[in-house]
Amino acid sequence: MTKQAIIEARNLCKTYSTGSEQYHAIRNIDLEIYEGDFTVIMGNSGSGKSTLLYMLSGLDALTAGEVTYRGERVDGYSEREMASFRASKLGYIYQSINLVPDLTIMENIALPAYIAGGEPKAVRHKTQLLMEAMEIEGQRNRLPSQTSGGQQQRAAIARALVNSPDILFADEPTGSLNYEHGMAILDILTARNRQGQSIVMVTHDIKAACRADRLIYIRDGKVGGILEFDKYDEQSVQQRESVIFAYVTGREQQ
Ligand SMILES: Nc1ncnc2c1ncn2[C@@H]1O[C@H](COP(=O)(O)OP(=O)(O)OP(=O)(O)O)[C@@H](O)[C@H]1O
Repeated sequence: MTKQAIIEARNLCKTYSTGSEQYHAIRNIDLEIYEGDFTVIMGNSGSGKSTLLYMLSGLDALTAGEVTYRGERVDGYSEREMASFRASKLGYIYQSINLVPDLTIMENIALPAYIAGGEPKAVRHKTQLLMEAMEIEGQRNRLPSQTSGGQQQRAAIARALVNSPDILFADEPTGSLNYEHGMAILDILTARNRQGQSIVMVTHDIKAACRADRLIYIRDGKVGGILEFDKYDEQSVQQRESVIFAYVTGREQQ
């Protein structure tokens, strides 16, 4: 079956200017993100992973290049158009969980749906289903500070899913969690992906990268290589881990 590209990036460039110095963080990247894929972006610290994710997801302006979303150019959107595009089509999970401290877990999850103009009854229903799916129903009336890191990250995933995004972007979503909570989050993301959710995740962790169907390796602001896996190939985690490890090590030595 031919995969459909949701996002196409052409000649992406990002240059940061600090005083008189310029730093070319992303250099002429061309790539596609495919519908239904669990895409992972890997690379060394400072290679440009987060910058690329932010450019693909409309959170950061391009210095040059084009981004099309289902064939429509979005890089020229005004701030207002971009905000509405992001709210209706994209979901975000960050390393720092960023829940609103004064709102309960339930209110945090529902917030983007209300901002998008959701009807209260429908929002309550969607929020309820997501809390059940993320197994945080019991935490609904607690403030984030009264819950564990893993529960907070599950609430953040529920919040990212509340508007049924076409693509879920995740920047090191397990970075602030212990091993057990991190694996639980990856299991949730994998399960969602199996149900059809497209995911783009930045990670430096090979265990997390094992969840990828498609691994985009970034080196010095360029695509250093792409590795593809069959989602339904029951290759053991250790096997996949050693394939990725060998690939990444090989790319760094080239
Ligand atoms: N606002 C900024 N101003 C100047 N330079 C920046 C800025 N943001 C990022 N950079 C630089 O751009 C490069 C890419 O940064 P980026 O955060 O995308 O890397 P990364 O691969 O995600 O790194 P890490 O794995 O350490 O999070 C780095 O060298 C970084 O120092």
